[in-house]
Amino acid sequence: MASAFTIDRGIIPSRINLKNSNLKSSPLLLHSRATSFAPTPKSLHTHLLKCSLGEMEAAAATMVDAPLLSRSTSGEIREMVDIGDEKIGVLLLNLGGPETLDDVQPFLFNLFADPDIIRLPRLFRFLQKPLAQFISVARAPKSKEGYASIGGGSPLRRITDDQAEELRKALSLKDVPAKVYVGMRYWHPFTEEAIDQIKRDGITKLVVLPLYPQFSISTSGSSLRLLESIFREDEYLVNMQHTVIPSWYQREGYIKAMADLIQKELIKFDRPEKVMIFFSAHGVPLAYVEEAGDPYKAEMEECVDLIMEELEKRRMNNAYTLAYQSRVGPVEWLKPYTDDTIIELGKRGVKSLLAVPISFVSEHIETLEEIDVEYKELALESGIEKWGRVPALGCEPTFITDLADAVIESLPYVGAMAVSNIEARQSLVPLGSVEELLAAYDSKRKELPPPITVWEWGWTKSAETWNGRVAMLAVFVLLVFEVTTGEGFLHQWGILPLSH
Ligand SMILES: C=CC1=C(C)c2cc3[nH]c(cc4nc(cc5[nH]c(cc1n2)c(C)c5CCC(=O)O)C(CCC(=O)O)=C4C)c(C)c3C=C
Ligand SMILES: [Fe+2]
Repeated sequence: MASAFTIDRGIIPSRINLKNSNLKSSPLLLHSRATSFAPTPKSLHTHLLKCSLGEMEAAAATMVDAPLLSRSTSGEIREMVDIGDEKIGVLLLNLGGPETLDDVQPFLFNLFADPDIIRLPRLFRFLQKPLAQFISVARAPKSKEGYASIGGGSPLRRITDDQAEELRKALSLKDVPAKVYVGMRYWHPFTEEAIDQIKRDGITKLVVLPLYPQFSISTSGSSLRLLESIFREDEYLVNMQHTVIPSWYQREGYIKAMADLIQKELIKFDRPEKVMIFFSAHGVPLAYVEEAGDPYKAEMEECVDLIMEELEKRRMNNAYTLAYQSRVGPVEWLKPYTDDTIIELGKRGVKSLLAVPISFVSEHIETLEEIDVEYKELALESGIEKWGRVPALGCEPTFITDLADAVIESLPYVGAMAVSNIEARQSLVPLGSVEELLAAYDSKRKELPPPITVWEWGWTKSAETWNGRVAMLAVFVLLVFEVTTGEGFLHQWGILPLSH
């Protein structure tokens, strides 16, 4: 039977299902120019094109500038990359973090001013920045405490810079000279700064690689949305060839690197086979998944399955579970929550627990403070006796090598805006690249209920006007209620201190 796997037009097909595919070591990458066989997606995961390996090869042969594909003796697909005189750049996208305690409030402002983090109903969009200012000022003292406890700032910039340098070296060892740039979403070096440098360096082919293994609207999606707006307004970037690797949690190298780290920590326990492996992922509000179509939860679950399959191949058949941490705000987030699950496991008599941070590849405040301090304490209080934690991947050589492979495999699919194509000219960025990825979501995307709920009722213009006024009044009344009673959503968010 032909191996069937899913591929989305124009986007490097991160969702090739490894379980059903014999392409585990080298997922075939397709670029936007393969328009001859692919329909325009209405949503990233509901309108996926299914095709067999043979069909993909045939389709690739019809592509403009089709990558040269060949079957090696081992049956793997390999892409032959001819770099020629091209100047290759790799743009690593990441969140960014405050480097000093003074950076915390402005960093939080940038985060909460992002409509992919707090999406207000259209009527209230003008409140985005004032709200971000209010929440960031109010939350800063609590956040500062956290950052103070991990040394006075986030280690993200240093770690991401190291990863960029190691990736550059790994690419160079594989005969792919490339410059690697870091573009952060909420703090320095901002994505705009990286793009300026890319232009100064005269990069002609750019691979965009978000450093989040799994895709979420709130992380990679937000960074890509920003990138799209930068591309749209810039003559140079419009003409620069680029491609995006939207997620890569299913890559064999990444899965093996994670399994290696888990194995290394497991054998530190007296009885490794008795240890519960506890995957703790960063949460997102439930509405992102259920209403906006965020693939984050599905990708996370598949990622955990693949890691466990790899461990089972190594004869480690431990019990495992997945929970979501770092909830912010009063709305429901993905469940089960990490804290509830730890308590539950304690009640069920679990004695040894190995925590595995799974949604991020660097150490950061939520591993160093939330997991190492808060969750460890909770676990010990809940009756768990032995606690371990798997470090984040950082610059693990197998991981970096795999990222380098992902970049190299993507190169044949880097494409420029098709200048003869009216649709492409209108959209100003290459079809099937950053823009297409976002369009895939936006076509389906409803108003996303934000982590902060702001009220909106009614359908008519006048009703909306009145609703707006009533909502303003309601916000005012709620604020008075919060300040006088010490209860409410601002307290739940940790924005105002709890009264007890
Ligand atoms: C995959 C990882 C992440 C997802 C998904 C995510 C969603 C998300 N985050 C917030 C709010 C905050 N996040 C904060 C810090 C932070 N977030 C991530 C990763 C994801 N966030 C990381 C790695 C970090 C730490 C960066 C560092 O400096 O080390 C913060 C600030 C810290 C704090 O005050 O707690 C906030 C706030 C929301 C609302 C959200 C989804 C909508
Ligand atoms: Fe976050």
